Amino acid sequence: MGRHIYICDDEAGILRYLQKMLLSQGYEVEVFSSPLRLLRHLEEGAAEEPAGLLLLDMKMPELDGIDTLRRVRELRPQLMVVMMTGHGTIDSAVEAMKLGAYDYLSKPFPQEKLFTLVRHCFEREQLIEENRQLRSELKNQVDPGTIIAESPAFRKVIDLAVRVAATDSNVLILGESGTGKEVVARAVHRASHRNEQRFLAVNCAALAETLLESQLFGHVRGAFTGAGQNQKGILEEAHGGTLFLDEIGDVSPALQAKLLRVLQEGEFIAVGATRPKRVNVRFIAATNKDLEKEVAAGRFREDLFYRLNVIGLSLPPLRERSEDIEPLALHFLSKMIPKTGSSVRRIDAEALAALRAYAWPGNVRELENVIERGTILADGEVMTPEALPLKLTGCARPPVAEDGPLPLREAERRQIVLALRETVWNKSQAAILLGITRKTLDRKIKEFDLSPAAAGDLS
Ligand SMILES: Nc1ncnc2c1ncn2[C@@H]1O[C@H](COP(=O)(O)OP(=O)(O)OP(=O)(O)O)[C@@H](O)[C@H]1O
Repeated sequence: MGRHIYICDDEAGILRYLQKMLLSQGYEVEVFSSPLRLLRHLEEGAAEEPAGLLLLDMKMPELDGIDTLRRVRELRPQLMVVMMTGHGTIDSAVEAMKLGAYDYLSKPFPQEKLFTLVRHCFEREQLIEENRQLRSELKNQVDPGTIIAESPAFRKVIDLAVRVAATDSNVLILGESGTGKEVVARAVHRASHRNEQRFLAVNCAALAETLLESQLFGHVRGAFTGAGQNQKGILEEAHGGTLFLDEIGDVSPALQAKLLRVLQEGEFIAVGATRPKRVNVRFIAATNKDLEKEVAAGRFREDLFYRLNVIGLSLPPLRERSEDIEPLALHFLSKMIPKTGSSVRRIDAEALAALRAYAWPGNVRELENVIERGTILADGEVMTPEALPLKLTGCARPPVAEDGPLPLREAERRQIVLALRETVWNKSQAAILLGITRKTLDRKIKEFDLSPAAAGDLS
């Protein structure tokens, strides 16, 4: 923080005195006996000079303190100004304050008063600066509700989610692990009339059956060992809002029956209680299981399935919406920067190509983890393929199944053909898959006499 003080006064004695006082306190001091020289200095000075503080005399023969102040405010609006009024006219002090002076000192002033005022000025400047930094940090933070949906496939899902939000019907979200089911559930809640109320989420697979029941429905005192007092369940907490039941496919048959009652009647019974309670909750359930198959196999109640599946949303896996990969990666990068304090600012073209070429079995969550790891491992401002896991940059695809070992040269030829076929002859991407440079790949293509027409030929 700048501790720079300009003093402008036509009386040489005062200038010397103030300079000595303030230097003794560790401030950097510059003195001007003429306001015109001060203005010239400010005019010529670089804008990046420390803002600091100006102690400005009110009465000077060359230019009046008020006129000097006006010019100073134009030249350096961030410079704090304290007026020194020798002749005690309160009117001009008030006028100076209106023009933006921070305070004034009536001459003669005791040394302590000067020190206190100067200290306050710098403390205030520091607070303003801290505030400014906080605001800009907040601005840079990514809104946690941001949903990236560039691909037509995912956009369709989001459009539908927003449209169904208004209906208040229960929603069932299907999709592989990490595809964004909770993100979509939150989007439905935000777009619904319940958005002023709570959105609560329960992972039904994370808890043992009895614990899940008591978490959902609550319990009364003495319901089981350790139940020292009545405890409200999540269902009651979510009253008026939305309850997201993640991994619904893992709920036991007994609990399925109890959930069905809530969905049908809006009623539930806390563990150990006798009288039912009523709630008004919208349910959004999600699973990565094939729930229809679970119904057919008798593991999931058909009536509960239909109650939940009033509206079904099916989230495509990330490998089927490659247009989302790059924007998601950049989104996660900007989210990670404040979190990890990383200096990475961009992802280079080669690393982006590797991200696009990968199959993402763990979907968006895996991509998020890869970017977080990358921001920690990357050196400098650019994330290169070296900061990505080997499975992305090495030969990621499984080798062709064979009965016995192949001669090495033939195995090499086949892997190259496989990579070229998989990437539809995008040589840069194929080189990434193979973990070799583009130049080496060109050489190998010549060597093996490969051409797009033969790319499908693995024999
Ligand atoms: N379209 C998206 N835009 C921005 N972030 C996303 C998007 N999809 C997923 N994410 C982020 O990816 C991570 C995984 O998403 P989410 O938890 O919603 O997946 P899920 O399908 O519910 O996973 P699981 O099946 O394991 O419960 C979260 O951190 C989420 O914020």
